[in-house]
Amino acid sequence: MADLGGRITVERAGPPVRVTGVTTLPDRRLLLVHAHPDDESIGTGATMAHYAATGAHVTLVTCTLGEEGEIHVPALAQLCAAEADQLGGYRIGELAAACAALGVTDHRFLGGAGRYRDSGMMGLTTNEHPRAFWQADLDVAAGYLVEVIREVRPQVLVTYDPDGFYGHPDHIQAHRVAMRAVELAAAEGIAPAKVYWTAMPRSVLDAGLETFTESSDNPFAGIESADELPFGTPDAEIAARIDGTDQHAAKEAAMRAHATQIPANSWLYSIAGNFGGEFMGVEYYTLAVGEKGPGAGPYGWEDDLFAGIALDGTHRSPVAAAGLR
Ligand SMILES: CC(=O)N[C@H]1[C@@H](O[C@@H]2[C@H](O)[C@H](O)[C@@H](O)[C@H](O)[C@H]2O)O[C@H](CO)[C@@H](O)[C@@H]1O
Ligand SMILES: [Zn+2]
Repeated sequence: MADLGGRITVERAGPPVRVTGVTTLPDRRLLLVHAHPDDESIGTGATMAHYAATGAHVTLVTCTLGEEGEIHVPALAQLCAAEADQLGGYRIGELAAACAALGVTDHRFLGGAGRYRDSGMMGLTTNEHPRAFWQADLDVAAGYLVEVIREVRPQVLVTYDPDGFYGHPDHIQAHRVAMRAVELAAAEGIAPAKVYWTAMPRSVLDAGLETFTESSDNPFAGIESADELPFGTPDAEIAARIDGTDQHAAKEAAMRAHATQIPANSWLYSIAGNFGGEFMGVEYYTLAVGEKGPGAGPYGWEDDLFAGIALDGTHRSPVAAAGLR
């Protein structure tokens, strides 16, 4: 690496990237890997807003543009994949608005915007699209993520469990790509110290089901037990409970930015209205890699994803010339 008066040329595998400077990143750096625009807000919005608001550097990598999504805004219905096929581009704007609501300024698409296409729900023919994320070469896709890890040097990475939380192919692939990238980064000695998977404790699901049975728009109608849901983790296997209740309004604003995906009258908002911060503002994780830090309660749940990590100070990160990321 040559420092030519602030302009640095970084040589590494592949074409050299012209770096125009160096930026200094805070001592806490969190990287989240999500499949579609909307997952970041629905699953980890309060966590992202909490860490952004408390001075950590939050980097979001989204693997697809969400081209195959539904459209809950009638005026935009013709953007769908079967007609104008412009939903992916439109969701870039929704995602930018959601990141602004969360206070997150570092967002990238894996391999660049449009590199990988939304695969659609499991078993659909869209899974076979040549650019479908479900068809991605694991090492190529993981290589894009390692580039972000090299630049940002996150101590904590968040993604989904092996089932992608609820079985969507892009979520399963995001898990596989993220975990492969952690392996490749470890070979370079730059792997995150801790890797968490998003989770929902069984006790929270049980409490939610009980509440829903009394509400008119029960989204879980006919479901008697949390065991019937395609997600849920025994409380004893949860490692962290992140309380971002002070950020629940930011999370709701970010979700509302994804208007094509989350209807304005969604049950998510009605339960938030009933429960406020506790529902919208608390998010849970299992720990897949690394040592659990100090915690509390019957299962020793951490209240900080950086718990137990010896922070190594700020990180001087090469800034790629515009458009080279
Ligand atoms: C939260 C999430 O992962 N959303 C994905 C998901 O959306 C589902 C899909 O539209 C399905 O047809 C609906 O019945 C379901 O309610 C939605 O959650 O899959 C989409 C297509 O891959 C994706 O664009 C969306 O972000
Ligand atoms: Zn998703």
